[in-house]
Amino acid sequence: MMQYSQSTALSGNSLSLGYTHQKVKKEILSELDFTLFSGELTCLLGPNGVGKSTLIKAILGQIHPWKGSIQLDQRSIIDYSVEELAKQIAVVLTDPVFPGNMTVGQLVALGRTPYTGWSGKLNPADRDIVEKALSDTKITYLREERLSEISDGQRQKAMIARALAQDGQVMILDEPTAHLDLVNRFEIMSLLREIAHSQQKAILVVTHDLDIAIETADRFWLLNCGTPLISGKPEDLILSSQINQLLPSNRYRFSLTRGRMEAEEPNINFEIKGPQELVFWVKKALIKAGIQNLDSEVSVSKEPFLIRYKDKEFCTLQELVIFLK
Ligand SMILES: Nc1ncnc2c1ncn2[C@@H]1O[C@H](COP(=O)(O)OP(=O)(O)OP(=O)(O)O)[C@@H](O)[C@H]1O
Repeated sequence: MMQYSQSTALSGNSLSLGYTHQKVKKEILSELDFTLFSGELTCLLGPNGVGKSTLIKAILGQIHPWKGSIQLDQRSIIDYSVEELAKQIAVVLTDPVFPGNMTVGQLVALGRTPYTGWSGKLNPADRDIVEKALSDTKITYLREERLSEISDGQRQKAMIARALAQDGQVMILDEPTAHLDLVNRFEIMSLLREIAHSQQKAILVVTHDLDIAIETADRFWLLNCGTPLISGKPEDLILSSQINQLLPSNRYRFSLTRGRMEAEEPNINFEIKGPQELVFWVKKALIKAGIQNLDSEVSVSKEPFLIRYKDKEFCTLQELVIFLK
């Protein structure tokens, strides 16, 4: 089989991580192997409490592995000083705390702190990098705006611009789309992929947003309790059914045709006739209403939208469901 090579930004080998409280050790992740590639947007997905933030803390050098190591440029993360690491890895956390009266420009300039020290004095090269970060995230127009006076989506772009100004090869974001609407979630993730591709950065995003991640990520890392980390192209993981690792219960499954998680269908004893896309929604509404048995066929037509059951006609599914219940 043909082998393709990609440039490794960061890797973990036989990594075990955990916490110790009052001499009691609690292992969270064990024997993890992974590679984060440059030029890719990687999404880390897994159920609540599986250890995603714990893994991020280890990558940021905030907790030390119990076993194994994380390598950045062939050097263990724990051998880097805080300043050295800040030049290599930029991080955007879920709920960043910055004063609301700080302007977007000032926030992005903070990304240069690892180079300027806390004096924050920017030289012309630093200023160019800040400008480029603003322009790459398409928020130059917000430079003078205060953080308290912009939207959540704009603030998240400003946080990404700050991370970009840090100019490291790796960017890590913990749920960057958590508070955003659908359009902004899509926009932020698309922006991150664009940056990964155009600047050859390795970008790792922790997210629970499977739909958007499928649309935008180059690679998934799937983390589940007690199993090795699964890494691969989202489409490969979907086609091989490994994506179902995200669903510990067999009440849900990933629909290959619709590209999303769905509740496992109960046994139904009715037939619906009509255009496929309409039949899909009629069936969904009936199942959700707990209707599994009907003694006659339902037919549905479009233009005008009409549902027929026995000798009755209904203009909405609401009317049909009320009649059947
Ligand atoms: N500082 C800590 N001390 C002890 N245990 C901790 C600590 N931080 C996290 N844990 C435990 O480690 C486990 C994994 O937590 P972690 O926050 O890494 O999960 P997660 O996958 O990021 O979850 P979520 O999706 O809910 O953010 C949990 O059982 C949690 O209680």
